Order: sequence, then C-alpha cells, then structure tokens
Amino acid sequence: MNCMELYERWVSRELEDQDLTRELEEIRGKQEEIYDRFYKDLEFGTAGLRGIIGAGSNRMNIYTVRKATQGLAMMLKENNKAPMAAVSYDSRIKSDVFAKEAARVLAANGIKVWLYPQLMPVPALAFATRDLKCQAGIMVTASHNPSKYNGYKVYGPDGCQLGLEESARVLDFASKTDLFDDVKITDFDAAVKSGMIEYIEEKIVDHFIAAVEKQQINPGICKKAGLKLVYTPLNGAGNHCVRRVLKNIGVTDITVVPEQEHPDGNFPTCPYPNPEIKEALAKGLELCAKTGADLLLATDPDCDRVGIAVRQGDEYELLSGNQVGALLLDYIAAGRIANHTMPKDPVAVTTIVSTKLFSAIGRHYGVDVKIVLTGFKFIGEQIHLLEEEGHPERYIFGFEESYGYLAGTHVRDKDAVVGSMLIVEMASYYKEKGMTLVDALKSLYERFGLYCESVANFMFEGAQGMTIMTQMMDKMRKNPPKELAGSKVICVKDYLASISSSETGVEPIALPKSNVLEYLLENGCSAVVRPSGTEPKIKLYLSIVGEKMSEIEPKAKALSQDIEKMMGVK
Ligand SMILES: O=P([O-])(O)O[C@H]1O[C@H](COP(=O)(O)O)[C@@H](O)[C@H](O)[C@H]1O
Ligand SMILES: [Mg+2]
Repeated sequence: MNCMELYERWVSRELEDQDLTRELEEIRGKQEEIYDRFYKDLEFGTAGLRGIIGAGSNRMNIYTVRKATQGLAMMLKENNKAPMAAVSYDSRIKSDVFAKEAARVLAANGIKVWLYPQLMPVPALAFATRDLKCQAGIMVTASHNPSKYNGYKVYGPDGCQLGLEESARVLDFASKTDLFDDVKITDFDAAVKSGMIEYIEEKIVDHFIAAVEKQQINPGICKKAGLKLVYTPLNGAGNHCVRRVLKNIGVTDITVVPEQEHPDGNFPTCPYPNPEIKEALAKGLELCAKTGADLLLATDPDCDRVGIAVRQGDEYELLSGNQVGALLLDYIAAGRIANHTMPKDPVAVTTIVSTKLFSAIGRHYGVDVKIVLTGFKFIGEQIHLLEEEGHPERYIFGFEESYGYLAGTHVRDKDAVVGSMLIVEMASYYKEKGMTLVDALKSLYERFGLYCESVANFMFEGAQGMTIMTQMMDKMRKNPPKELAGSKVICVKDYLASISSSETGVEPIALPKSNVLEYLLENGCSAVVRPSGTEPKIKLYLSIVGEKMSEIEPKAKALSQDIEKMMGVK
C-alpha cells in the first residue's frame, strides 16, 4: 500500500484514540504531512523505538506500540515456554497509556506481566527484569527528547537492551503483523484480575536501591563532608529513587527544583529535558545561585543520564559527560585499589565517541579499557561476556559521553541513580580534601594530558532529512580527506565497511557494522561523524589534545570548520 492508501485505511477505521482521529482530519490533503507519517514503520535505533507521538505507522501511538509488542511477544514465545516481562514508563505524554497497552498485548499472548504501579527509571526497570527473572523488559520513554516524542526501549533477561539480532527478530515478527487486525489484546482490568498483569511491589525497588548502595567506594564520606546539593529530576522519573539513595548515604542538605520536581511530560520549564544542554539546567542553576549549593545534579526524564554543575568560587561550571566519566573512573579505580576491593584483571568499557582520556586513566591503574560502538547496550554486552567467562566482577565501570554511567552489574544499562550517588560521593570525597570536582579535573589533565571534547548536532527532520543525511555520509565516505585543519589525516575508520585505512595499510575493525566515520590526525586530534540513532540529526564529535588550554579552542574551531565543509553544512 502506498502512503495515501495507508492514510485512507487509518481514516476509515474507528480509532480508539480520538487524538489520532483529529490529527488525521487535520492533515487531510497535506501530502508532505501524510507522507512523513506513513512512508515507513518506526525502526529500532540506538535505544529501541523512538518517534513523534501521533497518527501513522511512523509515529508513536497505541497501534504502533501494540504492533511492536506483538512482535516482542512472538519472539519471546518462540524461545521460552512461559515467558514473563517487566514494564515501566516515565513521565512523558502517553507513557502510562503505552505501558498499559504493551501490558495488554503481552497478557493476551499468554505472557505474565510485571508492571510498575507508578513511573520508574530505566535502571529500576532493568533491575526488575533481572530480579523477577523475566525474559524481557519494556521501558516506555523517549529519554531526553522534546515533549512531542515518545519511545520504547526493550530489554533482555540480563537487563541489557536488546542486541542487534534480537531487535531485528522482534521487528521481523512485527513487520508480519497488521497493526489493526493481527495484534492480540486483552482487557487491562480483566488481566489484572486474572493475575496475568501484576503490579511490581516496592520491595523490588528496595532491592534495587540496596544494589545501588553497594557500589559506594567510601561509605560514610557524604555524612562527613556535608555537601550542599540542588537536584532536579527535570519533571521525569528520577525523583523517588535518586532522593532515596542520597538520603540513605547521608546527604541531608538537598533542595529540589520545585518547578521540575513532579512528573510533567510537557516539560514546561525545560523544553529540551536533556542534561547535556545548558538550558535544561537553567532552573537548577538559578536555585544554586540562591542557595550557594556545591553541586547541581540533573537526571533526564527516564533517569539514565545525569548532568552536573559545580560551584567554583562564585561561578557554576558545567562538566561534560566525558569529564565526569574520566573523573569517575579515576575515583573508582584509585578508591578500589586503596580499599583492596579492585578485582583481578579489572575491565572498564567505553565507546568510540567518548573521550580517549578514559583509556589513559585505565592504563595507569592497570584496567583493561574496552571500546565498543555507541549505545549502552554494547557496554552491557561486555558485562555479559565477562559473565560467560565466569568473572562479571572484573567489570568496574562503563561510561559513554552522552552522560551515561554504570558501576556494578545489578543492571546492564546506564543508571543515573548509581551515577548520581557516585558523583555526590566523589564530590564529597574531594570536598574533604578541600577540592571541587573542577580542581580534580585539572589534576587529571596535569597527570594524563589535556583532552577536550565537543559534540555538535545538525538537525535534519522528516523523510527529506533522512535522505540528506544518507547522501552526506555517502559523500564523505567516498571522499576521504588527506588533511584537516592543517594536520595530516593519518587514519580513516569506516565502521560501515569495517575498515581502518592508514599509510601502513588497511585493517579490519572488529565491531558490528555501523554508519560511522572517524578521522585521526597526525597532531593527535580526531573527529567522528555519525547519524544519531535516536533523533533526526548528524553528530560531530571532536577530540582535541594540546599542551595548553589556549591551544584548544582554535584547534577545535579549525577542525570543525573543515569537517562541516566536507559535510556540506558550511
Ligand atoms: O536517549 P538515551 O538516554 O536513552 O540514550 C540513548 O541514546 C544515546 C545517544 O544515541 P544517539 O547518538 O544514537 O542518539 C546512546 O548513547 C545511549 O546509549 C542510548 O541509550
Ligand atoms: Mg535517558
């Protein structure tokens, strides 16, 4: 069926969600609007399904959620006799509705569902999946995207997001499912009554919190240091768990941003609820200025990312995910060596777009740093591999530049609850030494060299945007540069062709294929370009090294200018 026929099919149905009926009426005759909603089905990206909420096969709505869940149910039934699944959701528009829809479909397929009775973070869902011995988990969220988005992250029995093969399998089943006619669905209340849907008890959250607290490096330090905190859950799911843990570890002086304390999927005071973005922290910073807090902590709506700002004199400095990741590895490794809790042959994991400082720190402490593709599922997979070898305890820390951290193996996705706890503990530790996290970072640069990173995003929305991004990557792939920003390009890595080319020859890249290009320069700087798997944009990651801070900015500017020229956006 073409887009117009699909549109007419949707219009001819009596839809169960009046918002969808209204939207379809509004776009009648508007070809581009119709095309964008129907030209494809939502796909699994870096972290499951993600799309704009609305009518059509390329949108997040009760029908696309049901269809994806039917695909998941079929995959689960194929491999298990009596599968169970855990379901959670965040504060986004319709997140609770979609979670219930997913539960109804699973139950109708004979899959027992454990559903959180209220919104809960990604790590609490990943934990419940493991703790309740489920074969799958679903988290309804679009993470930090703007309010018009929602999404659907899917987890395997180990609490890690589905790998490439499994998600392809789910989509394969889903693609053979007609979203109106082939989905099995049951009444929600009846399924609760029959026990096919059961609410997750608070004791599971208690277990999760206990598992997080086990990850403390210096228990008791927070009580001593008396750090002053401002926290914002950005109107999302973090409030309950993050505050519980902070209270338990002895943090008493904590003010929560009142406008952002309660769940609200419209994010009225932070339209882009992404702790990577300064505007998202604006309310928190205002409150910091009033209270004089030492540290601002902000978790994203599904509470798997955490961003911070640090008081340095009278100013607040925002630290990037790369900086926090490097600080945490240093803190964890040094602390565990000092406490004699460092495992034999420790492993830390990061991604190809994250800071190279992480590897330098790892080397110093004898930690084997593994580097995987973008997406925390690849970090989680490394824990699984260690587990298969019988040594999951070798994993000490995983991190990615987009503000994602995980210490411990209690879950297999980034966990902003454990991340928040360790950041606060680390800040307390340095406070006791008369230092801030900014001072600690300077000391890292002195010890390991200056590494500065930045990420630039280039938005290309809609179907047309997809085509532009594809052409852009193709063109760059076909024309590898010889020189960038006045420095020779000594190596080009094409992760789609799985080839690394340098003067010494061509070497294979031992990672799954991915649409990513990386350029390494003679002067030690590097750049990576890839389309995002969660938003309609191309991301450019720069990594600049130098002797002095004053060198960094001009080098970064020159490199980004040259790459943007290659991309055709300059
Ligand atoms: O959005 P979240 O917080 O779930 O985070 C998701 O997206 C991030 C950005 O991915 P991309 O660069 O492809 O947009 C990934 O790094 C992360 O592992 C994934 O879980
Ligand atoms: Mg998130």
